[in-house]
Amino acid sequence: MSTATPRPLAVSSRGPLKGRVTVPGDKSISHRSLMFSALAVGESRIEGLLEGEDVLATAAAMRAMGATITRGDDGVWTVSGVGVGGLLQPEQALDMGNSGTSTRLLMGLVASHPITVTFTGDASLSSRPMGRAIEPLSQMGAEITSSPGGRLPLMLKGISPAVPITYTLPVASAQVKSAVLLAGLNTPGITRVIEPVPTRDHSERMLKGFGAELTVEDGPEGKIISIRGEAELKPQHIIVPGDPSSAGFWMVAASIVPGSDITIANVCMNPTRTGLIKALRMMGASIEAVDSREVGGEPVADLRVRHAPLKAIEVPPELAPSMIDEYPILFVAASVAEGRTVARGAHELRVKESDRIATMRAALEANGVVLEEFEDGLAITGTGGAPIPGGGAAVSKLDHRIAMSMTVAGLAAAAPIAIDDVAPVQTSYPAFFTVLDSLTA
Ligand SMILES: O=C(O)C1=C[C@@H](OP(=O)(O)O)[C@@H](O)[C@H](O)C1
Ligand SMILES: C=C(OP(=O)(O)O)C(=O)O
Repeated sequence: MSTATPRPLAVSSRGPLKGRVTVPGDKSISHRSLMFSALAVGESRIEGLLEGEDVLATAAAMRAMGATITRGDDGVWTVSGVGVGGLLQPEQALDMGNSGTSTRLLMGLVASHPITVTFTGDASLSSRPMGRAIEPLSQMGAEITSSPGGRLPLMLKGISPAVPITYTLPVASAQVKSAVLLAGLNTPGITRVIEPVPTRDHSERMLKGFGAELTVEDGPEGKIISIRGEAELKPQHIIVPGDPSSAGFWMVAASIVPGSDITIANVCMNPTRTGLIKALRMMGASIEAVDSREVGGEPVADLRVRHAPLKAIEVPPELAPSMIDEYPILFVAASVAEGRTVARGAHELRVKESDRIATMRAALEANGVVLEEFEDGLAITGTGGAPIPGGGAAVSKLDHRIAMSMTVAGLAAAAPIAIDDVAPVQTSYPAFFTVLDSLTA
């Protein structure tokens, strides 16, 4: 898993992007599809599942805990669930690879089952903070022994029955919210999460779809999400919409490479995920949503994106949760905009697969981009439409979004950008380079 041999790549400009692309299934929804199906009683079918390493890590973990998960030749996945409360003790440690979402959500599931699980991960994941999930799950009764600083490897001894809690999220994190709600699935009574700042709501939408008793109300401190355990989940037929985070690379590539005109089909337009589109439109990008529709309980559209001159903006900090994974590619857009773009209030970027503020700063700076680093973001002075100089190195630090963002930067650079390792794209977008070739053919 994701300890692949490094794959260096030098990326040069290739001319305009043209044509139509369908992005792979949304990663957040794919993880949840497998987890919730594995907890339903009966057989679920999943179409459009993202077959990237992160999601495959979730599939392997759910199998190790008793679910039967198979992929048909038609690409449709079938999952026979064990029922809420039915997770089995895995025989070995669960290797979560590079995936924070798998780790934190599964910690939640295990917390209210009477099993003990060791979680491990790659070097990137092993440096990420798990304390944010450890804290509420310990309050619910789980016993957790982590490596120093609340890191992996970590051993979690679940408890049944667990204790229902009301937990106010100290950090805007859909993963922590979901971990508590998932622990609540097998906890008798009402488990509540109070969310002062809204984050992606796929867990809430999907758990309701699976038949859980889950309510969302507005309270004085923010959204109050309540789930009643012990829940019974009914198998579903899920159609996973396209991943807006993966679509973001093509949105920016087409916006910054002159002459580009592409359509990105089937993009999830859930308002908790569309921050990048809002920010790019503020910058003057030409992004037109066509054929807006609903697929599997999520709004979806095709996006036509044409090259347009971009202007610097102050990125509204309140957009951060709805574009948290898109800052690296937004920084690339800012590098060719006219003026100084300031993106702050994004401190969470420091604890992703890499420190995405420092990693992008180093990679862009090495390629001639003028920028300033803050504790919670970057200010970037763009070229005003001219190519960025390029000719430098970019270190991807086991971070798929850095590898893809710097590839897009290379498309708008005067001299090639030498990326040390693009193998991490396998975690979320295995077909990324094939699609790039087709759009620039
Ligand atoms: O819940 C999810 O599926 C995710 C939540 C976000 O993480 P945080 O909850 O840590 O912000 C995001 O960065 C990650 O890619 C996926
Ligand atoms: C942060 C990300 O994922 P995760 O937290 O699941 O590793 C991401 O995909 O950008």
